[in-house]
Amino acid sequence: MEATIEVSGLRKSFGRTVALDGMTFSVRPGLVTGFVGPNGAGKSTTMRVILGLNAANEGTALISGKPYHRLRHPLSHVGSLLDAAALHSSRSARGHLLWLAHSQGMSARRVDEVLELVGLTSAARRKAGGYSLGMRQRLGIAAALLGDPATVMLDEPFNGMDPEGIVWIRGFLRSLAAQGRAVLVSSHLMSELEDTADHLVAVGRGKVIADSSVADLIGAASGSRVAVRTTAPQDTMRVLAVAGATVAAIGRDTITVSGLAPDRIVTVLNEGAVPFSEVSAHRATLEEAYMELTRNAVEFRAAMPTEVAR
Ligand SMILES: Nc1ncnc2c1ncn2[C@@H]1O[C@H](COP(=O)(O)OP(=O)(O)OP(=O)(O)O)[C@@H](O)[C@H]1O
Repeated sequence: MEATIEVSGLRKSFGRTVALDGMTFSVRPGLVTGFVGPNGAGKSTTMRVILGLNAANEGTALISGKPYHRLRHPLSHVGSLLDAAALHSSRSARGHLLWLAHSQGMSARRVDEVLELVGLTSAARRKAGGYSLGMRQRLGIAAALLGDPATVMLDEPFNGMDPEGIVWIRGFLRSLAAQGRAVLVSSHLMSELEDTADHLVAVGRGKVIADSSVADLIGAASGSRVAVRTTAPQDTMRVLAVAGATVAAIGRDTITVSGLAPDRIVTVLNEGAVPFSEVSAHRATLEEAYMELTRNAVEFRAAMPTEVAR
């Protein structure tokens, strides 16, 4: 059976708070799909509904074509990390995983395999209560992988990770997708998903506002802009603007230019005796692409965290 998640028309309210308002998207195998949006947009609630932890008022959520409660061996279909803090702090990491594994009829050998996969072997016998948040995230990911699931769903796994952990998790997510798994990862920081996500589902106020490949998003946000690196940004902007270009400073020494071809830019800078070290096609960051995407979505921008007791 193919690894997929299909969410269709989900609606969910908590009292008067509308958490999901027609959430619809799908997650395909072999790709890392970033699930992004501001606090309170409905990412965690969607994941909880997919896992059958919250009942939707309307709509369907299917994993490999079935609702969670109809999967025969759920952990071999879907592994999830929703809350890295949810563990017995007095148990060792290995003890925690053994307890989970035994309750699902899985072997101690699998526990040691997943500990190795997430780089926790040497810390496996320490009490999980003494783990840093980054180590807890790794332990949560190990637990998610116990059943060797076709679909992996992680809620903000970058939280609390140090730079080395972030680099590790990026590579790890990519390798899970390369093995053909469907990977859904929520985040509210685009920078975390840079060079990791293939596809982006952006949500605001309980519904999808964009569902697109990252390559298309970055392509659209990059446009036909050219990046110029220079030690003289003011002079560069002045001479290019006089030549008819639209210019914007995007860093201390980088300017983006539209309206002039790269060879013309070089000519203009040379004629103006303005120093530059690079003229190249501008590639927008995922953050820029996201801002571009959400610029017109007034409703999305207005989405703010709602203070409601969980
Ligand atoms: N158990 C609950 N009881 C009441 N309201 C809830 C509950 N769970 C979620 N909500 C509300 O539903 C909305 C969506 O919350 P959700 O946690 O799904 O958003 P999120 O996108 O995951 O946010 P974050 O990025 O902060 O984790 C919010 O307004 C939230 O306060």
